[in-house]
Amino acid sequence: MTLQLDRLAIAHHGRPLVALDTTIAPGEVLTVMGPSGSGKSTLLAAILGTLPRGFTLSGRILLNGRDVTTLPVQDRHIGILFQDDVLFPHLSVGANLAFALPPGRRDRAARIAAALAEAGLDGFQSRDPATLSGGQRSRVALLRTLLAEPRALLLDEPFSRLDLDLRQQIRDLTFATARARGLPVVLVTHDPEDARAAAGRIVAPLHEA
Ligand SMILES: Nc1ncnc2c1ncn2[C@@H]1O[C@H](COP(=O)(O)OP(=O)(O)OP(=O)(O)O)[C@@H](O)[C@H]1O
Repeated sequence: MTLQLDRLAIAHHGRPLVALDTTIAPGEVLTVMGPSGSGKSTLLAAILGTLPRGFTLSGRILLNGRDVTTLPVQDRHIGILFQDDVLFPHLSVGANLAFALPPGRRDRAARIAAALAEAGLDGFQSRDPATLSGGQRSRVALLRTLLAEPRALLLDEPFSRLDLDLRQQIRDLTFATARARGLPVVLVTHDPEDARAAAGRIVAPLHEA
């Protein structure tokens, strides 16, 4: 999959906030850095299809050549991970993951079991989220996003609450999975170490060519 931002420009009440014209290749991570309020989350919202009122968008967003600019969020099939991704506390890990899968699929249980095993969480289906460590919770959140089979992955500082070791682990797992699946990734971060690990281009939201 490729994600193309074709002369994408976003303004907030007339003030230019985002300007990007770039293509993100399969497995590539584009890192977006910039001061607080500079439009990083706004850029992700635009790609995802959840841009709030008051923002105007011009240009196009294409996934594998298909224009998705005006599609509703549920039809874009783009995955996102946030800093504070929460699991439903009253549901088991397995039930949390089941939310990502289309209903009625007969192989749901098998797919959940395989995904958990692959992430080093073999047999965690019936666990209560409250009993998981921070790293295990992050893995489940990542799995939940990936089980929906997104066509691109957006990361809004998802590693920033984790301590150093864990941060590195989850970050490596996320980038490796994106590479293995050929998913284009847009990473928003304040952390130069995240940017270094992403090993790709770094842009500001307002990137005047
Ligand atoms: N839902 C909203 N309604 C109105 N204004 C908003 C909304 N979301 C963001 N903004 C405004 O848009 C501008 C860009 O915000 P955005 O959250 O994209 O910045 P950011 O670079 O992600 O900041 P941070 O690093 O602090 O998360 C800010 O001026 C912000 O106040």
